[in-house]
Amino acid sequence: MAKECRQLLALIGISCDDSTIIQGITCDSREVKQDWLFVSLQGMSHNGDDFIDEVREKGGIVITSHPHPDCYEVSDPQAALVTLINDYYDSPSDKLTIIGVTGTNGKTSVCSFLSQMFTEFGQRNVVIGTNGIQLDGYCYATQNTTPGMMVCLRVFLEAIRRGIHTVMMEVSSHAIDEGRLGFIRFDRLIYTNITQDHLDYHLTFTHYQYTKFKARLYLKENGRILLNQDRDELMEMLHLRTKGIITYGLKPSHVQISNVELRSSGSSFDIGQLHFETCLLSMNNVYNLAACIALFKSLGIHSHELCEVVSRIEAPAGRMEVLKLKNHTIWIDYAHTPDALRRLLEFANQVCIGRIITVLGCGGERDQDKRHQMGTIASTLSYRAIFTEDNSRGEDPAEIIKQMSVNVLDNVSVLIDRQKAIAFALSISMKSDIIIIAGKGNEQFLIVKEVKIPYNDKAFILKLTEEEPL
Ligand SMILES: CC(=O)N[C@H]1[C@@H](OP(=O)(O)OP(=O)(O)OC[C@H]2O[C@@H](n3ccc(=O)[nH]c3=O)[C@H](O)[C@@H]2O)O[C@H](CO)[C@@H](O)[C@@H]1O[C@H](C)C(=O)N[C@@H](C)C(=O)N[C@H](CCC(=O)O)C(=O)O
Ligand SMILES: Nc1ncnc2c1ncn2[C@@H]1O[C@H](COP(=O)(O)OP(=O)(O)OP(=O)(O)O)[C@@H](O)[C@H]1O
Repeated sequence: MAKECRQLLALIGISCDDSTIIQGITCDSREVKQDWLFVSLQGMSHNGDDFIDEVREKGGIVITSHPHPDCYEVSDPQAALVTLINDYYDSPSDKLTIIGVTGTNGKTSVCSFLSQMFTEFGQRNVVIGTNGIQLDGYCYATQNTTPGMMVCLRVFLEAIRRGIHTVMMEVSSHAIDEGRLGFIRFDRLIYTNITQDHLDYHLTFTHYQYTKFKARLYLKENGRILLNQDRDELMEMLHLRTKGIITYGLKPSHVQISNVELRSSGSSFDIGQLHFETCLLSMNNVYNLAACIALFKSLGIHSHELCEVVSRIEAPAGRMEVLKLKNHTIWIDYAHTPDALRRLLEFANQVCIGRIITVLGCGGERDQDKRHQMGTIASTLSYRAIFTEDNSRGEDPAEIIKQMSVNVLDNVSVLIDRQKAIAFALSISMKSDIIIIAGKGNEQFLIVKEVKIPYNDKAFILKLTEEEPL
């Protein structure tokens, strides 16, 4: 229904007699067209006010928090934007089942598992996350794990237009902190874990943890939180919110995991009377699957079909991905936090009959405190650790490796060039060994200085060995 400017502005406490029919609403000047409303927001690196002239030249109408000629003024532009979006676009969150997945590790895996499960149950769905936006077989790259509000809005509207009702989205702490969630309201919010990461941004773990907890404020009225009962750091949520929480875990939980068996070729476990078999590896993935099963149960789907559906779930690329070649077993995993790396290597030690050879780097211009921890973990839990580059950005990779090496054993080799490091790992490994290539997962690039050089660990290995996976 056509909406006049004066009707919309009345909703945010501005009275005017402008009867222009508004054609769209945005906080991004690049989207503005004739007769669009532009709400100017202050960001981390840009100020929306810097684009006022551009917006006005395109025929847009500006709302800002500072006095500006020919602009409307509000005290809280972010709140105003949410009100306007919900009115103009008819509360898009209400027309969708939106599942947020947050935590330090496991977001991409859980979203991928849920998406595969919904698809098996015949429900088309959208995934928004680190691997981009996946919608009806198309994948659109995004800059962020949790994109800005306008990108999410356009995705939601497109999903509604196509008759898709389910959205899974990864929720980063940055997005919560910067108010990027805006108008989004979740039906379910899954917390996988909170461990050290992003201290470059949050400075303290407590700030990081409580920022993650703030996502609860974006739940719909009857929304539910699902959390891993075995993670102590998540238990404080039980004090912040007392209703609508569903727990899963080995400890007494609403969705109780038991009889877990972890093998190098897959895992099995029980939940209640149901027995699950999966080709996915490690306890992490048992927890991730339990989160998905808890979610389906919370939506009223309890059936035995869940067992069959779970048995067909595949690992997303680069997340505990097993690459079996004639003479080598390689695990490619996105572990890039101390917790994820420790769990990965402990599991490898549990199931490997040979030696563990680990190739690892740490990202530049990101949480520096992770480096010595990850270096020590890799050295302690591997037969040989090979330290190498990983998205060094503006930093010197040799300096990053030096920081990784402060407390390591004498089983560490350094080969800055990632391809040489992987080639070395292959050259020293035997059939019974597991080579673990950690940190980059399925990334398709290596960031050196400002440049994104096309590169992928798996593609490089297949090219080097001239083999097809078995
Ligand atoms: C420091 C930081 O987090 N920055 C993010 C933030 O940028 P910002 O606040 O500076 O916003 P901005 O894009 O500069 O613009 C401010 C305002 O001006 C408007 N604008 C901007 C440009 C323009 O031409 N016209 C215009 O109107 C914008 O629409 C906005 O309303 O909001 C933008 C989207 O809304 C993000 O793309 C951007 O992410 C940058 C690129 C980034 O690297 N962020 C990282 C730290 C991040 O967010 N990472 C997490 C995941 C981390 C993980 O789990 O590994 C993520 O969710 O990706
Ligand atoms: N439930 C879990 N608990 C702890 N570690 C996990 C869990 N699930 C996955 N991991 C580890 O974390 C790594 C990253 O997994 P995934 O990409 O699913 O997480 P993410 O939260 O999406 O990370 P990012 O936001 O950085 O992309 C995996 O490769 C694995 O090593």
